[in-house]
Parts: sequence; C-alpha cells; structure tokens
Amino acid sequence: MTQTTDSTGIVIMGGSGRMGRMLIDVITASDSAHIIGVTEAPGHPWAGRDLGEALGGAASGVPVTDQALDVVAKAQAVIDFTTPTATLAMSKVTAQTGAVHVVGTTGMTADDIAALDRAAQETTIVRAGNMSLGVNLLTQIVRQVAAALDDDYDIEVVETHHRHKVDAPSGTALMLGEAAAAGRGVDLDTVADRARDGITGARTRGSIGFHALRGGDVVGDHDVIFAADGERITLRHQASDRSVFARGALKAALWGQGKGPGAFDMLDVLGLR
Ligand SMILES: NC(=O)C1=CN([C@@H]2O[C@H](COP(=O)(O)OP(=O)(O)OC[C@H]3O[C@@H](n4cnc5c(N)ncnc54)[C@H](O)[C@@H]3O)[C@@H](O)[C@H]2O)C=CC1
Ligand SMILES: O=C(O)C1=N[C@H](C(=O)O)C[C@H](O)C1
Repeated sequence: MTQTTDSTGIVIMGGSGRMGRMLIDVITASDSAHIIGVTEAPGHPWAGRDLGEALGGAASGVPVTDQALDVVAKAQAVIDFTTPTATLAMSKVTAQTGAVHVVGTTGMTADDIAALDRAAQETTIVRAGNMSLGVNLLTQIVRQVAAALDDDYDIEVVETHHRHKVDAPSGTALMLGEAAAAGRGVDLDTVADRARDGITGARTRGSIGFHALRGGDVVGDHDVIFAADGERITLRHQASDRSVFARGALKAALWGQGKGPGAFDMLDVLGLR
C-alpha cells in the first residue's frame, strides 16, 4: 500500500462490503493516499484480523477493527459506505478526532441528516447519494431542464439496482428529484409521489414520480423522464463499475483536508455549483 510523506491516511469503513472492497483497490493504487485501518461491524469475522490476510493474501500491516476510535484517532479521513446507524455512530467519532468524514451511505432519514449536519459543526463532512462525476453533472443538467419546462412536462425518476440493495428510492434518485424540484422552484417533499399501487387516480400535475427496479448485478442506472403531450425527454446515467463512486469518495477525502468544519457535497468537491 503506497505511502509517501504527503500521503493522506484513510480509514475505510465496512471494508468487506461491495464499496469497501472497491475502495481498498482504488486507495491501494493511489499515490495520494494510503489505508491506515479498516473498520467492520461489531463481531464481523474480519474484525481483529490483518487486512491483507482477511482478503486471502499476505499480511499488510493494516488492522481491521470493530473499535473505530483505535484507527480513526490516527486518520486524516474516513470513507464510509455502510448503513445509516453506522454512519451516525462514526460521525460522533470523527467529530471527536477531526478526521474528514466522507459519507456515501444512503437511506438516511431527515433526522439522520440533521444529526450529521450537527456533527459537521465539529469537522468536515462530505455527503452525497452518488459520488460519481457523471451523476453530479447530471443533477445540474436536470435542474436546468426542469427550470426551462413547465408542468406540462411530467417528471418521473426511474432507478435500477442490484438485488442486494436495501433502500429505495436510491440516494441518487432523490438527488435527481431534488435537482428537478429545485429547477421548478418547488419543495420535493411536497411534490414527490413515491408509491403508486392500485387505483391511484390520474397523475397529479406537477408531481415528481419515483420508481425502483431491483435485480441481478446492476451497479446503478438512473433515468429522469420529462413527458409531455407529443414528446418526451429522457436524461440517463448508467454506472457500470463501482470504481466511479470510490474515485469520487477519495477525491472528496483529499479535497476536505484543511477545509475546517462544515457540511459539503460532491458539487463543492467537483466545483460544479
Ligand atoms: N454515494 C455513493 O456514490 C454510493 C453509495 N452507496 C451506498 O453505500 C452503502 C453501502 O453499499 P454496499 O457497499 O453496496 O453495501 P454492503 O452491504 O456490501 O457493505 C456495507 C458494509 O458495511 C459494514 N458495516 C455495517 N455496520 C458497520 C459498522 N457499524 N462499522 C463498520 N462497518 C459496518 C457491513 O458489514 C458491510 O461490510 C449503501 O447505503 C449504498 O446505497 C453505494 C454505492 C455508491
Ligand atoms: O446501493 C448501491 O449500490 C448504490 N447506491 C447509491 C444510491 O442509492 O443511489 C449510488 C449508486 O447508485 C449505487
């Protein structure tokens, strides 16, 4: 694992997960950062082991632990793609140590996000439901298109993910819905239509619909559809490799160094706001 004097020391949360493993690959290949520790859920079989050995190879000297503070105390950043409960617990640890906390975890409630915003008074938190450049750029395009079109254009957000995903709509779908609502100058919570089933009645003018498909190994596909009488526009992003999320998260961890306390997102990191 590469380490130079100006290399940023990073803790990966949930190292055995789909995103955790991708982060291990991306950070190991980076000249700008190195892994100083990995955390896992309490009682996880990797906890207490060496990372290299847990991955089935030679010892790496990188510990895996379920005692976050042990490793976070030495870290400049924590990258976290886990669960809302684990993310909130980690926000208390990073608030204590000052490590930059990069949060990719989705499925968070408004109360969870408010708790993260409070933690951001103590350290830098960068949170985004999607860390890829493509999706963050797409949010800006969606906002522009929604601002240019009126309510004659019905907006629907359709997302497809692998069979293991536990939250819906996806964090990305909500980001795209927020962007569309912002373009229209409305509040997403007021216009979102998230559960159509049965005799729903005709579509409510001005609503923004969400639809979640789950199956197979789909990394993450998102469509934003603007449908009017006689024409329809579809804006689409398809992720085919999780490295786009991991590279974005690493960029956020490096960008956050020296920023000071505050809540940021990937538009800040990518300079797209
Ligand atoms: N923002 C983005 O760009 C992306 C966000 N995600 C989100 O990231 C999250 C994780 O996704 P996956 O990697 O597919 O899930 P996963 O289920 O494969 O991995 C989650 C990992 O977190 C670990 N974990 C659970 N509690 C923990 C704790 N207290 N401490 C440390 N580790 C803990 C689990 O044991 C597991 O290894 C989901 O919310 C997903 O929607 C996923 C991809 C991209
Ligand atoms: O769970 C996933 O896999 C993904 N989650 C994020 C989301 O909820 O939008 C990002 C990406 O689509 C993959």
